[in-house]
Amino acid sequence: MIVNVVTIAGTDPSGGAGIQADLKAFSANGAYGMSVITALVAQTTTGVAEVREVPPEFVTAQLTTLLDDVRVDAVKIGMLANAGVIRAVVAALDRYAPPHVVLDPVMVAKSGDRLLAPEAVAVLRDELLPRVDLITPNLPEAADLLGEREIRRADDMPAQAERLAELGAKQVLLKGGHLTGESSVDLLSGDGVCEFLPGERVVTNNDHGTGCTLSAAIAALRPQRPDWPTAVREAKQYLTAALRESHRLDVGHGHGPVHHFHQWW
Ligand SMILES: Nc1ncnc2c1ncn2[C@@H]1O[C@H](COP(=O)(O)OP(=O)(O)OP(=O)(O)O)[C@@H](O)[C@H]1O
Ligand SMILES: Cc1ncc(COP(=O)(O)O)c(N)n1
Repeated sequence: MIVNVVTIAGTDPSGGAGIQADLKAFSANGAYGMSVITALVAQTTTGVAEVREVPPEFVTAQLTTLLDDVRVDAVKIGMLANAGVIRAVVAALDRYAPPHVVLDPVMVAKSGDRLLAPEAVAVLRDELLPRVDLITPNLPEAADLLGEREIRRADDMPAQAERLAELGAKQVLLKGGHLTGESSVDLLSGDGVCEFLPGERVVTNNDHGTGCTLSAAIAALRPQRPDWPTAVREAKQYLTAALRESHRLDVGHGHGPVHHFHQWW
């Protein structure tokens, strides 16, 4: 049976990040994809022009309509925009208790534009984070959640993942894409095990939506694999392959998208 996976996130008309990237990653990783939209974002490879946030009541309406009808095997949460939307998602998680919830705590786009209101960071940390199974912050997001300075060395990642776990996250995937070096290393920590996930650093300008793609691939794979480490390792391999294939695309003038190709799996 094909697994059903839903993304709760914002949009990207250029198809590189957000809902559009998530749905492609779901399909490419063997899942049936569905979506609940939290914000309409006028953005492309060069940046964000405008954001229209969906009213929290309508996020609730999308979630309840969907979850009353469809069996959901995993959830990926991305851009949430504000505290009202976060609380609408928290209420739905409490009511329906879906399995395998992955939170990509999206705060700022690659272009530097804010996608989460600064005052909503505490709500995300205190109310949503303890209710999810895996969080996937990049290094600036991890620092923001902990109220710390951003770390700059892979050696500091295990201790930081430990501090994130203390906030209530069951599994932490700390993404090291913002470090420099030949490898783009991430760290998975949970269930008393801490594992560095090395990955070839692909030289490309097509790196828009890498975090969205990774968390969506993890959500698609988790119900199809025996545990989190297996799903996360495979999703990282998928992302590296999608980055490697991104040179085949000609989309926009800024940070282009990765290529979600179905032959991979
Ligand atoms: N050039 C690259 N080559 C290979 N892997 C990369 C590269 N850049 C980022 N990654 C990987 O992409 C994933 C996302 O990492 P990153 O730390 O950039 O997250 P992010 O900032 O949330 O991404 P984004 O905001 O672009 O969606 C990680 O697995 C990271 O290791
Ligand atoms: C709707 C949405 N969600 C997430 C991102 C982050 O992706 P990136 O950091 O690559 O801009 C984005 N730009 N838009």
